[in-house]
Amino acid sequence: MEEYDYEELVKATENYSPKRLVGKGSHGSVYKGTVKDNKLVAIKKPTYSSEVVHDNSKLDNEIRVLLSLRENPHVINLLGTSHDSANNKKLLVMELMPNGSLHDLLHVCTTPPTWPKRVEIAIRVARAVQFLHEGKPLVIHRDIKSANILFDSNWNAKLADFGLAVLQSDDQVSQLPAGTIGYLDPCYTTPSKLSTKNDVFSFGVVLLEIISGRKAIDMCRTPASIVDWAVPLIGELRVHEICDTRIALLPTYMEATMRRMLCIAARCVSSNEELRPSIGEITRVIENHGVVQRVRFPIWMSFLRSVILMRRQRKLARRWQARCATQQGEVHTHISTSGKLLLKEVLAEQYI
Ligand SMILES: Nc1ncnc2c1ncn2[C@@H]1O[C@H](COP(=O)(O)OP(=O)(O)OP(=O)(O)O)[C@@H](O)[C@H]1O
Repeated sequence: MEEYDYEELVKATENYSPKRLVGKGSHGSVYKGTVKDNKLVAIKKPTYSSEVVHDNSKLDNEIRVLLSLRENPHVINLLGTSHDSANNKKLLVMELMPNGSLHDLLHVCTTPPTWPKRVEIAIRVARAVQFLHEGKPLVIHRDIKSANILFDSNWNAKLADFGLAVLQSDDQVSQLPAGTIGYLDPCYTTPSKLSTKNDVFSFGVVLLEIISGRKAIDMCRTPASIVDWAVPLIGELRVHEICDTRIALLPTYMEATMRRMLCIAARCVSSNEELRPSIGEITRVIENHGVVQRVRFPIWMSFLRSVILMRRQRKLARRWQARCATQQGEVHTHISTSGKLLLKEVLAEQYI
């Protein structure tokens, strides 16, 4: 991790120019900056409510938690920090995620993600949370939401914003419940209720959001909460009514995947914490049943397969023909029809 010169970073953002702004949260703004070796990075500047006393607590916490983590492909990478000690101002430097957030992809973009892309995003976020919950030290993120899932230049999703995260070793009594409405676990009402199950609840909300394309809270709909809307529908297995209607109808080969993902999401948002699965179980379910890509064969392979299947079908037909010839005169036509049917069935099984 690098310690950057504060003035150098201010210059890299062209003095926090609006054209360099890539995102704004409730506690800070993130700017795109060019540092040494022409490297593009994201620079996070806290919002200081007072000109005199600068509250760096959320940024300090984010730096502390990110420093305690090993590098992981599903979690935002901390590159460095900077401190203007004369004015007690701090900056955080991290990898730039140039393709925006999952929130924007689902609710702002005009081209919503495809079904396989949605499954891939769900797997990546689940792996990120699993890394936090099963790692040493154990980390509870406390602010899992679509706005904190960002895309790198290859459209790989990564979990960001560790400002509210808590380490297992922290004094948990002093941690007042925190998070974002719509994603916040309703059971998390006192510091003593802090647990990994709080993140599991928020992950469940994100999973429902990914599948339905609905916002966690949408005041224009009844019920406004995605959980209140989706859970009864999942109970009745009305999968197609939950799936995002802005894109092509859910293909048959993905129906089972979506059903399983919705069932696990319903368990994640259960009001009974005991019924919620661990992130390990969630990751296993989504990975094992997530058909990320329909298997496609190259044209030459498809042709070869057709020839082999055709030959096999002819051989089969000849054998039947020989066996039945003595019994029926009209058998030839019948066999060739059933042979074609057989071929179609085999092909259907291989490709669907
Ligand atoms: N590394 C990054 N690369 C590109 N954009 C980023 C990066 N980190 C954050 N952003 C953008 O900046 C926004 C605000 O960042 P962040 O969520 O970390 O701030 P915050 O003040 O902690 O937000 P919150 O309101 O959730 O507390 C994000 O929603 C995202 O759009």
